[in-house]
Amino acid sequence: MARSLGRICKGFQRLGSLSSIQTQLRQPSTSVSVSVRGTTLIRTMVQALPSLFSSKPRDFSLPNSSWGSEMMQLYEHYNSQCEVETEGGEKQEGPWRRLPSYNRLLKYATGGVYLSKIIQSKARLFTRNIRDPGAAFEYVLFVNSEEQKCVCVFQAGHLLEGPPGHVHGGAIATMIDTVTGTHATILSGPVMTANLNINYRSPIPLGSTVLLESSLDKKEGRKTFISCKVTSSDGSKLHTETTALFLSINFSHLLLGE
Ligand SMILES: CCCCC/C=C\C/C=C\C/C=C\C/C=C\CCCC(=O)SCCNC(=O)CCNC(=O)[C@H](O)C(C)(C)COP(=O)(O)OP(=O)(O)OC[C@H]1O[C@@H](n2cnc3c(N)ncnc32)[C@H](O)[C@@H]1OP(=O)(O)O
Repeated sequence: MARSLGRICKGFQRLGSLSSIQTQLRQPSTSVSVSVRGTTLIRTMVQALPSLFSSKPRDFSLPNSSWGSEMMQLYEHYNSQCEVETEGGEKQEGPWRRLPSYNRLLKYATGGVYLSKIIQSKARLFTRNIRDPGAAFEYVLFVNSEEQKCVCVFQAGHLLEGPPGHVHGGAIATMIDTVTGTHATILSGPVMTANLNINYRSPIPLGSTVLLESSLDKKEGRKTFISCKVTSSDGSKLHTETTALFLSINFSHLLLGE
């Protein structure tokens, strides 16, 4: 058992290295035009993301009937920049990529189906475990590899109440951790949150749509420093400001406690 877990862990570690992801998962039709090496790796990894997953899991980052007009407008705004048309009418990649989102990364990653059966088969991603559409966390992330930025459009449902009529601070922290954690993973491979420093500036009305924008501050060895701000959907009101520190980890530490 321990040996087979170890083998699976090694596979995940290989999966976690950017160069390995680039080699294993690049799709034959992928063309990468960016010349900076680091940017190329990140771009290729994001392009390859959908192929990390098996055929038909539900992708929660796609619109559903609960999404309001603000959520849809912002989704369309970024989604339309994922593919752009040249003057000659040809389609090519744009600056943004939509990240697919599943209720268990482990289960749908290559080889992970075995692991997900051994380790807590009922486990689900915290933000994707409420079935009622619109009741809790509705969100979609987009990544801009050249600018090393992520944005998340987030519609906060009625089950996330904290102060009456407003979103719970823990739910806001959850979304910030999700966005900055995903961003750090894209930039640095497997990481864990070591520090989240959150300043709550103004409350978020329940049911509203807000924008989370995350950017890389710096990388130092195993440390990835990210900043994130949460604003109203038109950017006019600042709700939350955050700095976050992520530390790179070996995936096996998480699974075997080695
Ligand atoms: C597999 C990849 C596939 C690719 C996927 C692609 C796309 C990504 C898609 C999805 C991503 C998935 C999910 C994203 C969603 C959510 C993200 C949630 C993330 C979390 O929700 S995660 C849970 C909460 N998180 C914890 O549960 C951590 C508990 N904790 C620990 O597990 C350890 O604590 C650890 C590992 C953090 C460090 O432990 P360690 O032993 O490795 O390192 P150590 O302590 O030696 O520190 C080394 C240097 O960091 C400095 N340092 C350490 N901690 C610091 C702190 N707090 N503040 C300031 N500096 C700090 C030291 O001072 C030293 O600095 P120096 O080297 O300069 O002396």
